[in-house]
Amino acid sequence: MLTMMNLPLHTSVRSRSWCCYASLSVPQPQAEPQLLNGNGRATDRKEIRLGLPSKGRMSADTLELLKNCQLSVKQVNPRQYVAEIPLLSNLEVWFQRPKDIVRKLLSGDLDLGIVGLDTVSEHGQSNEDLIIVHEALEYGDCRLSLAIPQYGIFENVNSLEELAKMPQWTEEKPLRVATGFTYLGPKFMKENGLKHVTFSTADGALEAAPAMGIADAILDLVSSGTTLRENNLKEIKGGVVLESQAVLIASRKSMIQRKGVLETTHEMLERLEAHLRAIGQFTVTANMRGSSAEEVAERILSQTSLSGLQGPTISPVFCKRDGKVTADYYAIVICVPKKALYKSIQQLRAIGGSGVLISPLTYIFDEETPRWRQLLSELGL
Ligand SMILES: Nc1ncnc2c1ncn2[C@@H]1O[C@H](COP(=O)(O)OP(=O)(O)OP(=O)(O)O)[C@@H](O)[C@H]1O
Ligand SMILES: O=P(O)(O)OC[C@H]1O[C@H](OP(=O)(O)OP(=O)(O)O)[C@H](O)[C@@H]1O
Ligand SMILES: [Mg+2]
Repeated sequence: MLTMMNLPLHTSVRSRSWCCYASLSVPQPQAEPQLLNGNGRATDRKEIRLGLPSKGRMSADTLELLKNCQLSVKQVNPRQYVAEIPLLSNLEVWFQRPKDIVRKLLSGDLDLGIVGLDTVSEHGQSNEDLIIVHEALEYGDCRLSLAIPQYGIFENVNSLEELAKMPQWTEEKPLRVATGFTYLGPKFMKENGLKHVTFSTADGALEAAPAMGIADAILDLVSSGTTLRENNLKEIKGGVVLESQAVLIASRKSMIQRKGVLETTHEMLERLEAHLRAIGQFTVTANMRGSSAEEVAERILSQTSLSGLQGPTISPVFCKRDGKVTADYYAIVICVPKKALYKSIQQLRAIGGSGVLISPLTYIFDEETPRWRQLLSELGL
């Protein structure tokens, strides 16, 4: 059952416009409608539930990331909204729209989720129960940005400050903003002192609103900026509300109260961090003649691109010569970032390296995941 939020503002269903005439200040951001799931109580379940984006640009990248962490999702049929991660036995995967993942984390119907930070901010509304476990999964990059026409009265307006100072915006004729972010929008305008603002919303293609005469500006997600340019719109200095990328989020209540959620969160966090740290890193192994491991190490560390993560691993290569086992060669292993790869090969050869083998890294596990300690302290554990 959906209980509509009790809007303290005039709402006309016909135009789906949400008009507020803010005389003294932009109206208080409205709480997300209290959606009641089923009978309004989180079901008494044993399984741990992970919400993943069901379609669109976030879905494929999310599944790819999990696969690279050996957490492949086994989905029988793309239209089936429940799946599993064989490696995590007690976990169910539920495919949902990003905004519904946030809503179901708040209602207790999901324990963990992967969505964009913009969705967490807009639909989570700083709710204490939502914890960002990993804030930078390195995909889904975009920014929530205010944009105005490049032409007309806005031609020489290039900053939020200049927009705010325009004499056109009055109580009778406020600045009209079209956005899908009806919580973050008013909050941003209020925080930046824009008083005479009214918001309208639509489900998409917001960039058409100014040209249609429906709005003066839009507040929407921007990645490449193509859609803005193609619709003669421009971003303005100080107009970025937030930078967004995919994040791993969890319900505080679930991690504290539901058996196994904290452990599962820990394993996912370990894998995600170690994988993300390994992206773009290669292990380089080579053979080198030398009189001792220290002498070989001296030669390697004299090169700029051969220091590795901590330093080279050097192991003696034993062979039998004239009936005696000796170590004339040394095998070296170093970790090299992609951008320094070719240079490192050249430098290895220059100091006598041969048989240089390169392999991409899957994980780099540090002593401990830096975010894990932070999560435990956030949970008061
Ligand atoms: N250029 C972009 N436009 C929209 N979303 C983007 C963009 N780049 C990255 N994203 C991320 O993708 C998410 C939206 O994903 P997607 O469009 O698949 O979901 P959705 O449920 O269809 O969202 P919506 O219905 O609001 O469009 C955004 O919340 C954001 O985190
Ligand atoms: O900066 P760009 O790379 O051009 O991307 C930005 C556009 O992408 C999203 O729209 P989407 O494609 O989701 O369509 P919609 O607006 O109909 O939701 C967003 O709402 C912008 O319109
Ligand atoms: Mg759009």
